[in-house]
Parts: sequence; structure tokens; C-alpha cells
Amino acid sequence: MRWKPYVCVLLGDTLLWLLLYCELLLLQCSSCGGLPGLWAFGLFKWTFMLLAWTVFNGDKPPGPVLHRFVVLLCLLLPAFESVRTASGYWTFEGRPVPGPGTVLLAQLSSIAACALWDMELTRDVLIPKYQGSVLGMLRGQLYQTHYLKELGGLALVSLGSSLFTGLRGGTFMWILARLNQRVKSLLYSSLLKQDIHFFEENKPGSLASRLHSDVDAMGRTVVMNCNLLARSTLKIALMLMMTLWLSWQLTLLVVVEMRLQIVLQSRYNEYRKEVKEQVLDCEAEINRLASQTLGNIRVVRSCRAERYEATEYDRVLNHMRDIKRRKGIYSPVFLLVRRLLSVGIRVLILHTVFSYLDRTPTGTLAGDLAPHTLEGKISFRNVTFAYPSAPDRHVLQSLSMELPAGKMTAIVGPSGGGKTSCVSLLKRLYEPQGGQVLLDGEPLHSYQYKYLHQKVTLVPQNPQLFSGSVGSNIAYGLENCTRGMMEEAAARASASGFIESLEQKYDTEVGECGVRLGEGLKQCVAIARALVRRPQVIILDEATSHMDANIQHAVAQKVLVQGVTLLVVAHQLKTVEQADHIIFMDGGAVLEQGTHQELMERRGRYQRSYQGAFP
Ligand SMILES: Nc1ncnc2c1ncn2[C@@H]1O[C@H](COP(=O)(O)OP(=O)(O)OP(=O)(O)O)[C@@H](O)[C@H]1O
Repeated sequence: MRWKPYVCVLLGDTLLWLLLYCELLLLQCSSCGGLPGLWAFGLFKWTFMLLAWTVFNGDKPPGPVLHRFVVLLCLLLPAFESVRTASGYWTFEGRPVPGPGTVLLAQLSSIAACALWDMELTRDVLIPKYQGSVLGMLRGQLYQTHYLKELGGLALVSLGSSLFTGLRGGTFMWILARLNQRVKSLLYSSLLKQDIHFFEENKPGSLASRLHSDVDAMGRTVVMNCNLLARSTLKIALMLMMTLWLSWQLTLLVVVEMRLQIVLQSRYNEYRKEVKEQVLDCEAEINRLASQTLGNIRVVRSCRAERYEATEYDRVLNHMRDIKRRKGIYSPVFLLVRRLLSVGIRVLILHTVFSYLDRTPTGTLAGDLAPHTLEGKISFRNVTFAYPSAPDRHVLQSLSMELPAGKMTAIVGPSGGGKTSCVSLLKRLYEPQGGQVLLDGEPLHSYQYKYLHQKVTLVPQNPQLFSGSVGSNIAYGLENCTRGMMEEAAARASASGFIESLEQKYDTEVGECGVRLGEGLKQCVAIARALVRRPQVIILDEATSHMDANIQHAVAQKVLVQGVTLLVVAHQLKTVEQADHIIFMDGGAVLEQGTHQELMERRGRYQRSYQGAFP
């Protein structure tokens, strides 16, 4: 959270209070106008601060937390004084103006309320989120650094939540006590004013009970329900916002399910109520018939109405049986419909999940080429490419370039020029929309997937190491990697010197994400990891940025000696001077290419960039 706007708001508030005091002093006013004046001043402050924000920040609206803070700061004091006046605890009207202590208290309360408000509101949403992240880490999906952050977040939110729950409970208990006191006092005064015959009609015991137990019970009900209402409303609103943010489709399904369940349940409740009334009517009828007939048995006998009465009794019993049978059918049908609805919604939710499982990748599938020997010549032919997330924006435009086999080619140019996009296409992370990328004259997609990734290896700028030994990181993913292979790769990556200097050499632990190694050493290990696979093309995407210039040069030479094609993507032009071929890219197109000497003599963009970098 950026704290500067909050400090400015606090200073602004203090300044406006000072102005009010000065103005009252100058105008020789003894009061700021009671409660209406206080409210007017609060609203003025609110408007003023929003206007000031617009002046300094243009159309950009203040964030919700900052806005809440401003509202609290401006309206907390008038609201507090209004509640105090309404509860009869204090009459503000008689006081001239809130003192500096009250203003300071209002500011502190606003800060605390704003912070705790967010904690309380987000507790039920954030706790499950942090718990999920911590569980994710325990299942190995997160690194330790993330784990500590998530665990810290969980602890903080839980602590804040407990604190706020305690404060909220305490505040409501305090309000309850005040409410009871006030109502009892009013009731007692009212009782004392009643006529004497009122006391003759109402026993003192019952009046005393009204005064104590009933008032207590009423206060408890009102306060508890207010508490529950405020809490539930805010909680539902926030949960809805959070779930909408996570997935509006799933939220819609859940809301639809809830709505249908409510409709179904209320229909069923109506029906049950109706049936219950019918059963009660029937029971009453049965009782009436039985008691009427048995109570007047002499009349029944004398009229020979036994058969008639028995038929009547049977009729009511049959009616009762029908009602109960209908109830017996409706209950399981209702449960079935409810369960079907719930299962149906879950099936729909799963269908969103399964659609991902069934999704077929749009890229061209890999072919079966896996030649024994590979030269490592790479050609980009009229390649046009746009990222799937921005299909209308072509980041490469009919780009053509050649990377000679066994040579060092450097791609340079300003940020956003399209260098990394070329590398991504070369690794088949994306497919171009137009043109082709060829390896030894064959399109990349005609090679076997595993073969291609073994022969064309990428070392990224920030390589990830895994907890384990230096050796296991070099041999990562290889089944039959011998110590000899590791040592050879490390030597070519100029990493053997530092590895040999470690106490346990290749068995030295690198720590979580390689934290025990410096950035330069991490890059050396990552290059060794690439080299141990004996690739024919190595792409160093800013992969030597943390290395000393001499080491960078040595690594390049050792790689080239083996006849490997080396593609270096670099920002620092100094590091690519030695390259056999330099390609200068900008705006997704090749602007200039040649050796360092040729490009410097051309006095174009490369030369200007070089001179800009080394004036
Ligand atoms: N995943 C992506 N989705 C959409 N656009 C992207 C994506 N990655 C990069 N771009 C855009 O593609 C353009 C080329 O980016 P690219 O990373 O290839 O340039 P770059 O020369 O490698 O830059 P840098 O040196 O800063 O890495 C940029 O405008 C960038 O914003």
C-alpha cells in the first residue's frame, strides 16, 4: 500500500480543523453550529478532499481503501456525536467545537477502523486463499520464499481477524449495556408516572420482570441481529466480489443454484404448511366426529345411524390417508429434485474443468525427424507472429534472418523489439501465423518434439535451480549422466573453477532455488546444464548478463569450438562485439546486420546505440 496519499489526507484534515478554529476565533463565534454545523463541516471536508485529489491526480479515481479512509475521517466525528446525542448520553449542542483531543482520537479511530475493516471484511475470503497457497506449497507447488510470504499473510490476517472479532464483540456488548440502561431508565420514569389503577391491574412482580428480563432480552435480540445483519451483508458482498473476480462463470452457476434451491425450498415449505393445516383439520374432524357420535350414542342408536356415522368416519380417515400419501410422495420427490439440481450444477462446474482436459492444442503437432547429425543452421523465412493474447498486434513482421551453423550470432536491439519472441518461436513455445522457422532446411515442426528440445537448448536470463546438489542441477532430467559428462559441461561453461573450490564440489547443496549461489554462478550452472545435453544450437537469452565480460567471452569460445551454433540475445552491446554475425532488431523487423566492424562503419542504429551505451 502506498502510504503518501494517506499522510496527505491526514495533514489535509488537520489543516482544515486548524482553519475552522482560526475562523471561529476571528469571527468571534463560540460554536461551530452544533450537530448540523459539524455535519456540514464533515461534508465540506469530504468534497474538498475529493476535489483536491482530482486536481492532483486527474481522472484517476482514489482507490477504495483510500476513499473509505477519507469518508471515515470526514464523517466519523459527526456520526459519533449524533449517536451520542441520540442515545441521550451527551448533548453536543451545548459544546462549542470538538477539541484537539477529540479530533486526534477521530483520526486514530479512522486509521484503526480502516485497517481493521479491511481485515475483517477480507478475513473469510483471504484466510481460505492463504490456506490454499500454504497447502499448495506443502504439495510442492510453491517455493520456500513464497511459502513464508503466504504463511506470514495467513498469520497476519488471522491475528487481525481475531483482534477485530474481539473489538466488534466488545463494541456490541458496550452498545447493548448502554441501550439496556437507557431503555430501563425511560421505562422506569414512565412507570412512576402511571395512574394508581394501572398498578392495581398490573402486579408489581410482572412489572419488575418487564423492567429487567424483558428489556434485557429485547436489547440482546436487537443488538445481536444488527451485528449479524451487518456482518452477513458485508461478508456476502465481499465473498461475491471475490468469487466473481476468481471466475464469473462459476459464481453465476453457484448463484443460480442458490436461487433455484431457495425457490424450491420455499415452494416446499408452503406445501408442507398447507399439508400440515390439512392434517390438523382432518384430526380435528376425526376428533369431532368421534366425540360427537360417541357422546350422542343414544341418538345414533335410536336413529339407526351407526352405518352412516361409520361411513362418515371412514371418509375422513380416507381423506387423512390421501393427504399423508401425497406428503409421502412429495417429500422424496422434493429431495430428489433438490439433489438432482445440486448434482446438475456440479456436473456443469466439472464440465468447465473437463473442457480444459479435452482441449486440443492449436499448434502443429511434432513430426518424426530425428537425424543423426545436425549442422545447426537456422532460418527465419518471412515470419509473422502475434501473441495469442493480442492476436491483432503483430510483434514480428515478415521477418527473415539466417543464423549460420557453428557460428555465434547475436540479436540486439531496444527493449520490446521482438528478440525474445524470436527465441520463443525457435523453441516452439508458439507457432508463427505466417512464414516458417527452419532448422537445417526443415520446418521445426517436422522434428521429433524431444529431439528438437535436446538439440536446441535455451538458457534464460533468470535460470531456475532446484534444491539439491550442484551436480544434480547440471544433470537435471538426464538419466545416465556421469560425473565425467558433468565435469566436461562445467568446464565449457567456465564453472569448473568455482565448483572445485567448493568444499563438497559437485555434491555441494545449492539451497532452495539455488539461493546459496550468486546470480553469476547460477547462470554458469544453468549453461553447464544446457551443455551436458550436447545440443547443436544454444540460445543464451541474456543468460550471461551477470557474468564478467571475460568469462562471457570464454564461454562463447568454448561452446563454438565444438561446432555448436550459438545465438546470443543481449542488451549490452559490448558483450556481442566478438559475434560472427550481429542482427539489430526493432519493431519486430531486422533493421541492420553484419559484423561489429561493418555495422559501426555503416553509422546506423547499431552504431548510435553502441555510442549511446559507451559514450
Ligand atoms: N506473452 C506476451 N503476450 C503479448 N505480448 C507480448 C508477450 N510477450 C511479449 N509481448 C510483446 O511483444 C513485443 C516484443 O516483445 P519481446 O519480449 O519479444 O521483445 P524483446 O526485444 O525481447 O524485449 P526485451 O529485451 O525487453 O525482452 C513487445 O511489445 C511485448 O510487449
